Amino acid sequence: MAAKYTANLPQFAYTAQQVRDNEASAAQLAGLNLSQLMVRAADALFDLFDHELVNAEHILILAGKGNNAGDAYLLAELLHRAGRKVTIVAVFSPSLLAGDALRAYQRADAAGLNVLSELPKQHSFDVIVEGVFGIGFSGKLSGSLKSIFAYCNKDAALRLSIDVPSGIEASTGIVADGAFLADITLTFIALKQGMLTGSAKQVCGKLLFAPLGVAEAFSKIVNSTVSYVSHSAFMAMRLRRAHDCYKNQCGHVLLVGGNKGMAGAIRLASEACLRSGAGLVSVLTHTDNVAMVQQGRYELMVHGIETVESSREYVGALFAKADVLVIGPGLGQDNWAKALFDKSFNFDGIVVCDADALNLSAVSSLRYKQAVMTPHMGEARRLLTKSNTVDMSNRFDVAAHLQRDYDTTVVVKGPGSLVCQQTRMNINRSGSSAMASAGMGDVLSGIIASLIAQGMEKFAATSLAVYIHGLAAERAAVEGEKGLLAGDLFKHIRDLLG
Ligand SMILES: NC(=O)C1=CN([C@@H]2O[C@H](COP(=O)(O)OP(=O)(O)OC[C@H]3O[C@@H](n4cnc5c(N)ncnc54)[C@H](OP(=O)(O)O)[C@@H]3O)[C@@H](O)[C@H]2O)[C@@H](O)CC1
Ligand SMILES: [K+]
Repeated sequence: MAAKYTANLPQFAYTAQQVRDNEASAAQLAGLNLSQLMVRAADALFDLFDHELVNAEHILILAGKGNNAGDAYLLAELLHRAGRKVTIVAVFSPSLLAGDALRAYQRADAAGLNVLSELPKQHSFDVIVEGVFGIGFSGKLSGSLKSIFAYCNKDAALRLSIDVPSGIEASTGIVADGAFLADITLTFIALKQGMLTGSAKQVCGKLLFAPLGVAEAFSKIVNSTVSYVSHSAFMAMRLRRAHDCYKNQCGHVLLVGGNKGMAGAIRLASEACLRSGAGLVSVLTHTDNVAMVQQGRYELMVHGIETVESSREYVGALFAKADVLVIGPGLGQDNWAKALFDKSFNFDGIVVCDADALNLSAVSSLRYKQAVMTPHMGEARRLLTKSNTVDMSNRFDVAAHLQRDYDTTVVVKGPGSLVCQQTRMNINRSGSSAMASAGMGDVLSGIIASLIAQGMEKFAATSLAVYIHGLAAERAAVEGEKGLLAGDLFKHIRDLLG
């Protein structure tokens, strides 16, 4: 029989509030009620044990005080009846339970399960199931919960979270200190946006999805503002190139950067442009770097300038030929850099603003007409110094504020994930390795520019870029390249673009 859960995640994600507000109507539309949903949630969890945790003999279940605990108590009963050894610990008094959760506790009690109020002293567990908090969690964890979770996090047992690992705020992705670190999270009905990004993604471990028979109804009645780029969506979006196409039809990217002693970043970004399909790639760099950037990549058209003042017309002519401008990799912030940065506002097309161009933007009143900004969280913080109300641990908010303040498409980079604001995308197939190495960001800005130059819409360009980047990192990780170098991504880009 088909499993009641899947590793194929849906393409849309929601806030906890959207789930809370609409699950009853979605259930009704699907001919179910909320009590039945809880039974289905427990069934899906049990199914996971039946399929993938067959050998788990002794199972510890932690239960909280809301409906997440209801799922946990129902699962405990199912496992117990199936002959597994279950130890269940109520980390909050069962007297706090109400409604379906209370009824679930009563069923577990009636089935003969002894509900403990603290962790047993002597034990060895194969699996620890955490049903303490789900979408209802916000704020901090108490000291006692932190010590329970710390204990679990050190245990050799496999850790399974119900719906959302306790400590993650499902809408924002903010992770409370001392959170339960899941190996597997089985989430229900709809993806919650916070679980797909930043540190929260790591805390969730392997994310599985159980629709409970209402996911379709839910997605029909609730509009998502966050999409998650799946493999099939990517394949449908990727570029198709005609057999008889010519380099002039495939976009011309100009990259500006590479100050004295900083040739690497601009070289990585420009090579990424070539490898992701731009027909023509020009580089404007410091005179000292021309040979270094050109070496081994003869397709690049590399131009060196000593100062902008002495090369004003030359720079203007390069700008006039390009479809897309990338500014920032290795740019620096000295006078050479500032003059090029100021000049970039004359460019008549989309600007991909990265690295030091972001730092210069943070202290400039100039604004691009059309741009994609690709900050990591440090750069984002500098860009947002005037908006001091932004919670920097909420990556969605950071991206949304940047988009509003700078009127650009924003791709927030960082270990674990990429969030793209304008279309509110959350893209990460790659785990924490995605943006963890030097040079990754340069590759990303090159890919984005290249795809825009080839005529992709902004949405497609950015989603493809971050997807390729993430997938390439994932592949490299699978292939066992522990210290992933940005250059390692190159060999994957061409395959993906086919
Ligand atoms: N509804 C349905 O049909 C279905 C729901 N399902 C399941 O229900 C889950 C949602 O249930 P839920 O809404 O009861 O929230 P849940 O996360 O269990 O706990 C909330 C409790 O935690 C408390 N609390 C919060 N933060 C805290 C903190 N920092 N420190 C201490 N306490 C804190 C909070 O207290 P309060 O904020 O109210 O004071 C409240 O008492 C969902 O994730 C899924 O697993 C499935 O069965 C499918 C069908
Ligand atoms: K949980």
